[in-house]
Amino acid sequence: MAILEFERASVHFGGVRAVDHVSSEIEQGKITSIIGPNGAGKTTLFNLITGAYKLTQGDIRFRGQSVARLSPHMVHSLGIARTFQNIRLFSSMTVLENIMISTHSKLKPKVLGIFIPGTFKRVEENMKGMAEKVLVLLDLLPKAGYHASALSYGEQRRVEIARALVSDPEIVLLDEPSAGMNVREAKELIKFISQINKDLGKTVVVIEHNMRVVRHISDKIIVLDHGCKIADGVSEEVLRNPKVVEAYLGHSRLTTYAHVR
Ligand SMILES: Nc1ncnc2c1ncn2[C@@H]1O[C@H](COP(=O)(O)OP(=O)(O)OP(=O)(O)O)[C@@H](O)[C@H]1O
Repeated sequence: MAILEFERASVHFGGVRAVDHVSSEIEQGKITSIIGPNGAGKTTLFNLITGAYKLTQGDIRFRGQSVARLSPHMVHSLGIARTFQNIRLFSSMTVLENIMISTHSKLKPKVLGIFIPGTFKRVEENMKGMAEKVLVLLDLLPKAGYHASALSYGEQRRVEIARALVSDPEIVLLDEPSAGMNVREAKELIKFISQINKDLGKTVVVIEHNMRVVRHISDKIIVLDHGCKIADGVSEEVLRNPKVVEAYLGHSRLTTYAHVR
């Protein structure tokens, strides 16, 4: 079942068609990778899903409801969380504090909740339970009290993922989670993403340049080039698609992409 649908989703910045009539679906409970050369429109698509950018045309629906006019805060409260390409941790705060900061909005008691005894405490307990679960799953529990600045790059990326997960979203959007990781860290990432999907039951959408990661994790791949969708479908079939190979070979990061073949 499709949990997220794009219908001719488009956003133009002046003459730049950053995302251009993209139609596709994200299946609930699956891992979908969004790939494409630099500037293809991948992060812009995440920005459209999460309300950071507004569509010029088309629609994006979550569980059948348009999210096109919602603020990032509202999209997040519906159950869509994300990480960013650039690490955005508070370096002088601990891992646990960095993770719990994203629960702040959920901890604000809702208007009626104020009148129900124990509501606030119950929500807080659930959040703490979820924080512990994700710290264990992402192998961060021993580092919970460390300052973010004391962690390796790979660990910092995992803290970002943990922060996205702690609000217990239905969908988690990961923007280049393997960027800057060494081979060992990228291998571990494959395991962590699979666990997020299987053990926590999350629908995962990943923007990724590392084809080893893409091959291992993806149930489906969507390929963008110059803002347009040029292919989507199951992993190997998409990576063998001549249009996809051509799109990568036409770009300068050839060495990174050569193994797409
Ligand atoms: N706010 C904006 N204003 C103007 N142009 C933008 C804006 N956001 C994105 N773009 C342009 O849209 C295009 C797609 O950018 P985007 O960051 O989505 O690409 P990408 O596929 O994520 O690339 P990369 O793999 O390098 O991160 C680029 O030409 C970019 O310069």
